[in-house]
Amino acid sequence: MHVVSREEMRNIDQYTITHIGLGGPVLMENAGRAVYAALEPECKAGDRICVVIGKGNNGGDGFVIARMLFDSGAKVSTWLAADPQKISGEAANHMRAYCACGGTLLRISDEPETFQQQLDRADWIIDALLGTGIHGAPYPADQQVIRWINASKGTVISVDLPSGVPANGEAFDHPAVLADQTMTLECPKLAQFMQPAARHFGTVRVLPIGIPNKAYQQVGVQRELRMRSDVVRTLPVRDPFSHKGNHGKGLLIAGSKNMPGAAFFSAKAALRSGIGLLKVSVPEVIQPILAAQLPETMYLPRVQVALDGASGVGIGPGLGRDAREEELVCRLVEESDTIPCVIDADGLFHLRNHLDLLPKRHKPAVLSPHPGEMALLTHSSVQDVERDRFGISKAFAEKYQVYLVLKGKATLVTAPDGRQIVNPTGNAAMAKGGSGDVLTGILLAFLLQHEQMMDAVSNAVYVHGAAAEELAAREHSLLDVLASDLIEAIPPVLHQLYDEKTCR
Ligand SMILES: NC(=O)C1=CN([C@@H]2O[C@H](COP(=O)(O)OP(=O)(O)OC[C@H]3O[C@@H](n4cnc5c(N)ncnc54)[C@H](OP(=O)(O)O)[C@@H]3O)[C@@H](O)[C@H]2O)[C@H](O)CC1
Ligand SMILES: [K+]
Repeated sequence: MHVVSREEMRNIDQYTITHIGLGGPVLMENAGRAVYAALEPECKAGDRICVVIGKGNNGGDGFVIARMLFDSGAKVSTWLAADPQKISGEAANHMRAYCACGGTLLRISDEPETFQQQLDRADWIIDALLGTGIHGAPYPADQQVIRWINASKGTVISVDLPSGVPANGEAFDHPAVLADQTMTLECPKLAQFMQPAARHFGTVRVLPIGIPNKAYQQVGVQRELRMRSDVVRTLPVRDPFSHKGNHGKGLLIAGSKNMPGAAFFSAKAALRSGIGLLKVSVPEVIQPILAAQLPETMYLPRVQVALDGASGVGIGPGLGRDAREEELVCRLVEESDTIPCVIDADGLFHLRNHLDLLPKRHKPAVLSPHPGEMALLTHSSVQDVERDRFGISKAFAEKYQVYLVLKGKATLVTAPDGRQIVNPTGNAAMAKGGSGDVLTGILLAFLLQHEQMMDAVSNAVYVHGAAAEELAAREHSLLDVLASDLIEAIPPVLHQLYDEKTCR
């Protein structure tokens, strides 16, 4: 499923209308019908529904929804936030169709008190005020309508976008609808994955409106939401005649005297994610502790680190920020030139002034920063990173020729050629020390077992998030999940995904 910017959505729309010949009224009819079809099973007989309609095409979708509700005999009141004389194009066609079917239109500016009363009494509020077309803050009259909608008690369903939210997710401080549910048309917009916009969406349903794939290809959309079916399709199939050497010989350089746990989490996650052989390089002082906890790995004293036949390397979790490790990190990034190399946490810290090493590699490195580490790598602030997650990731991945995993609520994977994949799994239980170390281990293991690096990285991020969801769905809350729990949730997640793979 594609993820689009405002401009891309407009171009896709235009291509469909002009070159494919599916006219705007058809798309609007499809949009309104899709929302009605999703809403109808949720509504009980006698529920009061208030449709709030703006001047543009988002309002046009609202007319279709209102018409279908009216036709089905629902208790619908349809409120216009604009002068009907100023409604034009396809929206005007659908306004006329609504009226021709016998529907009544009320103007908010004529009867603001009645509008507020009806909003207050409504079980459902359909927000078709503003969509992808607004520029800047909503006009003052629309801001007032938004405040009234937000003060209402009914369930707010936003059409395409919560009104007032900028589609590209730019930071804003004006009023915007706080939806209970957003029925996004055709495909997710960037705003759904950006702060503060994302907080306005409530739960999201994406409703197809019949735009053909050709339109996306022509516009050249390079962003996708990872679907479960993509993961199931691309997970590696294990050859029944394989041996441990076929599933990757990983080397993990992690852990320090004060952070032995990080090495444990990464190593165990790699083992749980299918790696064939794993060597862990830790300072000698912590080796006995780890060896007692994790007898499945081999150990290499930190002073003797050499690739020595490894087919992939992971660098950084709990490494510490001792200046001596800087040289080690740089050396390994250079020496592992032709094999997968994952760099995280303190590995990123040591690499921050040596990023020029990255584009020289034959095999692109995988960097997995959280926004704070990304800010360090780009000499910016966390706010700068969060303001433009998509743009900053793309610029960085292309410049340094890396796979970049920018962690967050919707972790974003960017390939060296600029393709981007948004991850849909995960929850707030992961906001705890050690979670990132677990991801490093899964990444290393998956890179050694997948054919395509983008699949390996995206699947690792997906499984990591799915493990947290699995725990919260069963015996855990969002508060009590530990990194070690995440590791133990990898097996049920993989079990389920492989089950789906064999069932297909
Ligand atoms: N994606 C699809 O394929 C389809 C989407 N549809 C729906 O159409 C909207 C986008 O429609 P658009 O008309 O471009 O935009 P809006 O409905 O969001 O509103 C545009 C009107 O708003 C006015 N405007 C501009 N800035 C502001 C502002 N700051 N505050 C208030 N109003 C503003 C503007 O008029 P002006 O004359 O004042 O500039 C526009 O009239 C999309 O979201 C979908 O819901 C279609 O159904 C077809 C398929
Ligand atoms: K809307």
